[in-house]
Amino acid sequence: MKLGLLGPEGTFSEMAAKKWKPDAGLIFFDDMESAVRCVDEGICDESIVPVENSVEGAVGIVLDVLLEIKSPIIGEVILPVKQCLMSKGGISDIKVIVSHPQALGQCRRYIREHFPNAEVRTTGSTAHAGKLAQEFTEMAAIGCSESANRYGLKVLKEGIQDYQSNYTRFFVFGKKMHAPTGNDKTSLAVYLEKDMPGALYEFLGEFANRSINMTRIESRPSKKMLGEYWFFIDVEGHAEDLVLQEAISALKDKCTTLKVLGSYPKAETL
Ligand SMILES: O=C(O)C(=O)C[C@]1(C(=O)O)C=C[C@@H](O)C=C1
Repeated sequence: MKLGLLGPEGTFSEMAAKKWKPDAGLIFFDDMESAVRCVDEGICDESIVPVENSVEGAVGIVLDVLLEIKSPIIGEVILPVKQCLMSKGGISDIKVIVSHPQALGQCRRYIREHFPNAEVRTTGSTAHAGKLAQEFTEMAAIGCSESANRYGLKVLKEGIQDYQSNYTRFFVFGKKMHAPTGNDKTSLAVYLEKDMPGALYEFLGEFANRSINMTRIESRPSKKMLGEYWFFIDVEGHAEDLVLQEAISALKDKCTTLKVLGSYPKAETL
């Protein structure tokens, strides 16, 4: 079983992959987009990518590429994220701090308060930052402690994220829809072209009227014009459940495009 993810070794995505399938053969990609597309492209059987963080919010690139792929979401993994400051040198040597933008965003206040004069640079992943920091004593990386071990860095400080409760949710993509389990979620992408009063209200009413619990709503620009959006909606239930089937067919009349992104078992609650 080949499982695609963001690399190199030592990313939080790797921790999530091990939680999902400890024995899978991991295929590391340099960027998130390739990791999202790898199942569609026949390179991997499954892939796992971060989709939202409890502090920094959505991973925009994943939402955008989701609209273009055929592989359904077959699972979700929720990972507690503890950010570490790591370097070859000591705290007083640090002149440059590197990490993935999501990780830097999770530690914004810590960096400003403790390293107001440091140069902050982004990398493709937290592990990429760790790999880079191997080369320079004055560079510190932010990422997970596993990547410090992997790249021979010292963990100078653990748990530097601004909010101690920091979780990242990952989507798993696979080749075919997951069968209903009785404890599922369904993710939908909806494009409401008509900019008219109450359009979204009416739309969401189809869930409310059927007592379908919505667990998340997110918007992304349509990229066609300012003020037009795709909505990403997660609800409880499986797309094969009768009540959700009814809601989806009612919704199709109310929007321009509706894509069922997948139904999958809910992750364990934390
Ligand atoms: O760079 C990594 O380690 C990743 O797996 C990516 C990622 C993300 O983009 O959200 C995953 C979890 C953390 O929130 C920070 C970074």
